Amino acid sequence: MIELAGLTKRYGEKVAVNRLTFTVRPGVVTGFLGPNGSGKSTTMRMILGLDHPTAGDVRIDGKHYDRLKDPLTYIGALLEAKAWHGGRSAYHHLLCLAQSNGIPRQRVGEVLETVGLTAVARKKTKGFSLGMGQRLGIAAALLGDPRILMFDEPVNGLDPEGIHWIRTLMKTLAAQGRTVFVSSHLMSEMALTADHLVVIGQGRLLADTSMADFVERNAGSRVRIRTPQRERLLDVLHGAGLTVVETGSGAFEVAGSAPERIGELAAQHRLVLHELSTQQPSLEEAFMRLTAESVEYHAHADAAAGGQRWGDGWGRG
Ligand SMILES: Nc1ncnc2c1ncn2[C@@H]1O[C@H](COP(=O)(O)OP(=O)(O)OP(=O)(O)O)[C@@H](O)[C@H]1O
Repeated sequence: MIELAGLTKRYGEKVAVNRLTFTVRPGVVTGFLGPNGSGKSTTMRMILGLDHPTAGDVRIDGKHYDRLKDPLTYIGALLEAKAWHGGRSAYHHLLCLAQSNGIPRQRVGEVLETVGLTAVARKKTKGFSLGMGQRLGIAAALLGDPRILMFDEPVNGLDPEGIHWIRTLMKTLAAQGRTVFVSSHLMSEMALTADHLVVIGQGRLLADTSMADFVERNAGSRVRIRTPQRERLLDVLHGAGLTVVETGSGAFEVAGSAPERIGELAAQHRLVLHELSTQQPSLEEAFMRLTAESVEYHAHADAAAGGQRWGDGWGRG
């Protein structure tokens, strides 16, 4: 379990993380979302004791990171790709980490097998592809067999096979009862991987809820309709006080009404329907709606302060 209480980080005037309070629980994959610069990496660095909070507190299974004996056996993390010595082999890189963390040598072979790097274990890592590098970073995170795992943008730059592999791994780790905390900008991928979401904007907590609840609350489902009697059905729907949105290709959508009600209204007026389907909103839509406000505020505040706007500074030496 990871517990944050009022966690705050300032860099001069800039408040990168602003009184964050939430708990990352075991047994599920928790996604960590936020627009660029919202404070995700800073938060993760504070969890690992790499940055010191200006205020507040963060605990790993009840303890501060720097109080953990052999921390890799409590929490494993992937923060940045290729953060290792390129002249070493994958095997030696992991062996050094194991030896300095009181981890038995046999774990090196085990984690290399888990991440599929056994065949290249003795090769120098500087020749590794991005995907192999991510696998090695994940092997290091798994080395101490920790109960808590944290991954910052683990699928960045990976091919579909690599992305699928990481997704499966995270779900497996959570199913084993571990705590899995992962950030990503790839909404479609996050929608497939995470059960729970923590969303931040400008360093502040915007949501801490299940994936299903987050999407429903922030986007809401809609009903898609196609009919050859378009004008008459529009009159009926407007007459019933429903808001209709055109979606192109002759279809339209209604929010805030069950398909049953629309079907019954059409039947009462003897109107033909060619389609009546519930549209599940995407995580991306929900995320964009929730964070748009904080991004807009940011843009306005910058403009008001005479700060940098889109395109400023382009072409200057
Ligand atoms: N060492 C630092 N010194 C000054 N400002 C910093 C420092 N590290 C981060 N910041 C600022 O703090 C804010 C949060 O940055 P952070 O990297 O944590 O965001 P993020 O959510 O991880 O962004 P991204 O999605 O782009 O990776 C940003 O405005 C960033 O410029």
